[in-house]
Amino acid sequence: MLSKKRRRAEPPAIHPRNRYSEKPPNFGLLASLYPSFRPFVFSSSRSGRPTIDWTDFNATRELTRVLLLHDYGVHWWIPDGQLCPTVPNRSNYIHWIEDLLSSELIPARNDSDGKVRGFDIGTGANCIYPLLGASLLGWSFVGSDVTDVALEWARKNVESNPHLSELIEIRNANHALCSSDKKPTSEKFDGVVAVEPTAAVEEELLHPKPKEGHFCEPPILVGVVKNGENFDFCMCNPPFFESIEEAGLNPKTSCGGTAEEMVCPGGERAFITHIIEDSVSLKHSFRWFTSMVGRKANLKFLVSKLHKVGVSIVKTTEFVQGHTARWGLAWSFLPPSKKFIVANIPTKNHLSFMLEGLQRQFGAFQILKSVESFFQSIGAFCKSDFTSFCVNIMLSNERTAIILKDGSDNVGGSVASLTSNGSSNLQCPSNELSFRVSVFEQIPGTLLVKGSMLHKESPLSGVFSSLFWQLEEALKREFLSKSHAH
Ligand SMILES: C[S@@+](CC[C@H](N)C(=O)[O-])C[C@H]1O[C@@H](n2cnc3c(N)ncnc32)[C@H](O)[C@@H]1O
Repeated sequence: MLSKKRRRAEPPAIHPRNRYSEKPPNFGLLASLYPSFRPFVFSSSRSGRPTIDWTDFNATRELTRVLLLHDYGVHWWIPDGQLCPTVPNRSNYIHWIEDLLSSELIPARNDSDGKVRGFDIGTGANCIYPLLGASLLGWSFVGSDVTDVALEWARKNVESNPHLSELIEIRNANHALCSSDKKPTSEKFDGVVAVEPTAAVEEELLHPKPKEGHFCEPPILVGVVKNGENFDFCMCNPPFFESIEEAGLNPKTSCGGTAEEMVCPGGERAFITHIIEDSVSLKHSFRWFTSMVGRKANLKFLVSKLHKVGVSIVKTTEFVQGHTARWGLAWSFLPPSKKFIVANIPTKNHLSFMLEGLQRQFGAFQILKSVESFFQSIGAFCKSDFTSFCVNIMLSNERTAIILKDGSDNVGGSVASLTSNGSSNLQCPSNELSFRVSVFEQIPGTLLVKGSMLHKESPLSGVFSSLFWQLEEALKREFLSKSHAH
């Protein structure tokens, strides 16, 4: 019998391209370089290393200021009490989006010139995501918000960085409309685009009538995104909580955060549901829609909501956020690339994904059977072990060569195929491809599927990654749509 929690999933790691992944910030060095930071730094009584008082808002704000200046060349400030971002944590979300875009799962926009354009929903006074994305990667952004203080300080933060100001536009979401069928006219002033309400909708703006069960007001994307605008992605660190009491205060840190920033009616579940509903109307305007999610139960709810509205792909990840768990949720309505080039697939020896929201009748046994038939259908030899819930998969040289060369293995009708672009890095390797797929029941309705290459140094890890991704898509299509059809 499979135990309910066989093994813990591997803890998430800081993103490998995060500037601080190998070397955390050196407080001693920063204190010596920045006199304004010096008063906040002292030696930890436990480790003896320089540290700060994480419960002191002034200290965390000054740390963010010097990190942004020292490591990103960004001038930054926020007024007392506003949400103070932790730079290493916020960078992980940016790098995850970078991975989504570079995976080319969803093809690039035709009108992009190779330039990436993002939309940061609720950019806050700190405007952290546009500042990081623009300074690190040269991305351009629209950052939206609804409070006067956020709009004023986000603009100030952009203006303090003339080298980035061309790339970032701050937009007032209150000036947009709630309903998708009313098209706003727009006007640009002071570098800020505001949408001018027509007389007919003025009444609705002043006295909005929320639709039942819908977090309608203020608008989030529909009405804020202008006609004809296209973006590579949207991102959002939503107001997570339903009340300021629920938001509470983490006694170990002081990152500030006002009720306007942390709280909205219905909490993050309602806020992200609103983004999902808007995404249905704007499905062709974004390659990827993404949001941060603060609660596992909400992630599960939102993933099932996404399958119901007919997205073409859903991706999730877990972020390292100190002691707090946070997840990333991404989806798209666009058809994933038909030609998925092996050379572009990140090569990894261990991969995993979660199947969440499964009906109770679909357990590890059924999933393992499906894994087996998925790989058998592409001519792999499979040896299943139903006591340890794993299947060993072996693809012969010949079979792997066919997959690499002709690209005809559009497995299980999956949207991605392994098509050679004729480049020299796709020669047929001499090794067989062998890997193991294991299924672990986490809690009822949630399974972890893990894949591991059996030969660590194999040149075929790109093929393995692509096949594993196709397996994920096929299982989600098969089991999650069945679950939601009931
Ligand atoms: C948790 S804060 C995130 C701030 C910043 N992005 C960060 O990561 O630190 C959420 C932000 O969403 C803003 N907000 C709330 N409703 C909004 C809406 N309908 N459209 C745009 N922003 C909104 C709040 O004012 C707040 O600044």
